Amino acid sequence: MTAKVAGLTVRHRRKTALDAVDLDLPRGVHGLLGPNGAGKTSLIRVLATVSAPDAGCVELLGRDVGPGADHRERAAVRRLLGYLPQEFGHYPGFTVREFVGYVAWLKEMDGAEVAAAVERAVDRVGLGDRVDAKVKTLSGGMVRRVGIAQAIVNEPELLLLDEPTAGLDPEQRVEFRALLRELGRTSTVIVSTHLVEDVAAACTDVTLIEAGRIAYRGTTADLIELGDAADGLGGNPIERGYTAALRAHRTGAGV
Ligand SMILES: Nc1ncnc2c1ncn2[C@@H]1O[C@H](COP(=O)(O)OP(=O)(O)OP(=O)(O)O)[C@@H](O)[C@H]1O
Repeated sequence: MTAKVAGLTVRHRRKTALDAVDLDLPRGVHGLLGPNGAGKTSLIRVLATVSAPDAGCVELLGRDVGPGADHRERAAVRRLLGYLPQEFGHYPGFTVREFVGYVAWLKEMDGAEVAAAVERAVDRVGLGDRVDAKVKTLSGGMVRRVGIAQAIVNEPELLLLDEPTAGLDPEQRVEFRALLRELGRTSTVIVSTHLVEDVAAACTDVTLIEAGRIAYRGTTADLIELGDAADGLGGNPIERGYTAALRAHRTGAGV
């Protein structure tokens, strides 16, 4: 398994954001869904090795990076990771090329490979013609795509994307979902999103989180089937599946 957590608990002061979560995620594109405040960002931040859990085991790409792990293990994993945070900090005065190149440097990529890797990542997000534009001159959706480019510049084995489609227009979202499917063939991609359409179009399976616990796990097709079987709920099949799975979890019925 590429990303595995067991008994993962994260607290923010007295608030328990994740409550003893167990999860095994192999290669593929995994959608993380859940209401606001469910714990999606808390999970992604632990997987990105940005925050340390309060309890539990974390194994990424076969290395133990949980509490008490050797910092060299964490450093080794970070080189193979790509991460787009929800709030993506960038340097407005940098050009796209400079910024993505800077991230490649932070990831300790081989200097001889950086220039080509930057061009490839920027091309893949459809910004090839803006590679020498300053980030501050780009639209919000374009900046988001720069964020995706910096996350994939090292061709990560584990790619973590927190709300990657926020701010993208419909055409860009469609293109981005195709890119996700392509990336999922060779890496483990974990995408947090509020858009069930992202999941329907790009994810092999879905993990639904609510109040720090796993409310549902299944393939995207399973969730759609659940929606097909649900009566009296609005929306399209996957939206209905989402609602049905959440309600079953809340009433303790399970699905
Ligand atoms: N720095 C913090 N300090 C205090 N509470 C926090 C902090 N970060 C998150 N929380 C709380 O932890 C819980 C989980 O938050 P998290 O951001 O992981 O959820 P989320 O599923 O990503 O939410 P959203 O969909 O709104 O982005 C929420 O109740 C949130 O208010």
